[in-house]
Amino acid sequence: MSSEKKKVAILGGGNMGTALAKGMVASGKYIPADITLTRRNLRYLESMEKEGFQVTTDNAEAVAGADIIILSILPQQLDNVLDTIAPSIDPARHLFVSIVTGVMVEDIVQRVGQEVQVIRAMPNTAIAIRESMTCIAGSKASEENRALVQEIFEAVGETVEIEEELMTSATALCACGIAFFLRSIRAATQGGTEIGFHAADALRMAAQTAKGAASLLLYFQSHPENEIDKVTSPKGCTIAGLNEMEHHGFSSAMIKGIKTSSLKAEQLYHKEK
Ligand SMILES: NC(=O)C1=CN([C@@H]2O[C@H](COP(=O)(O)OP(=O)(O)OC[C@H]3O[C@@H](n4cnc5c(N)ncnc54)[C@H](O)[C@@H]3O)[C@@H](O)[C@H]2O)C=CC1
Ligand SMILES: O=C(O)[C@@H]1CCC=N1
Repeated sequence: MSSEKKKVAILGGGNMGTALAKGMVASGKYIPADITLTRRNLRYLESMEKEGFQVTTDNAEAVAGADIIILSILPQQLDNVLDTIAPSIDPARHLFVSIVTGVMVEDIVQRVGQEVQVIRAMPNTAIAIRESMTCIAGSKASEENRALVQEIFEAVGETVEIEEELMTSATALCACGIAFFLRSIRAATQGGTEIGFHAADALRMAAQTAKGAASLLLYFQSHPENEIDKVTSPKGCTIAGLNEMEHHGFSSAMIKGIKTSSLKAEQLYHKEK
């Protein structure tokens, strides 16, 4: 059965849970009535309810009424939620998808039962506009279930299957990465304002330029340096600016930041215990 025909419960209707639900419906493949969102305070899900999504505070009830359960709570909230829903789990029916950072498939099955199928997915906030880069890992799950999960995340962006051991690296590069690229756009905006543009204009100009740069790589499937070579005229202003940035550690700062995020992602659940 295709994932479109399945009932979905998203446990944790926060930033990612609500963005995923909206992105799924925006794809035209899913309807709000088939998606249940849970949250401890339903006041924050009122607008989702108005859009036709099912909402409840009762995680066990949401699980009982669903085929696919998407775990979208914070790592420190996971154990409590798993313990609450454990009695309602039917391993023959339920497929679990966890987007919880730093939590292994093995951590979940140890808590709810080895026979439960669990697949990890690491999307980013661009699921809201169906432009996520979602990394998926779950080699122990059946081919059918892996296809179901791929179908969901392909409705909200691009997907790639990776080994689970690379999941924290994927978190740093692709999920945290949204913030890293946004900060670099903000920095460009600040530079643009200093050299003469109103902040709002500078932001629009910088954001469209960043979008163009990323699109060049995806469209031509080329390497950044190939595209950079086309911008840097001999003795020109681009290479002067670029080298100045590198003298101040531009690439090094990004690399070190990504490594630090990856290490932190690994500790988010296990260090809490
Ligand atoms: N924000 C991001 O860019 C990304 C986050 N993630 C992961 O996704 C998960 C969710 O992240 P966010 O949505 O950003 O966090 P969030 O804090 O916005 O959402 C978590 C939601 O779970 C709710 N919640 C807490 N306990 C609950 C319970 N017992 N029952 C039902 N709901 C409960 C909270 O009220 C909150 O609304 C985290 O594990 C995070 O590491 C993964 C990829 C990207
Ligand atoms: O900052 C965090 O911990 C979460 C996980 C990936 C993006 N945001």
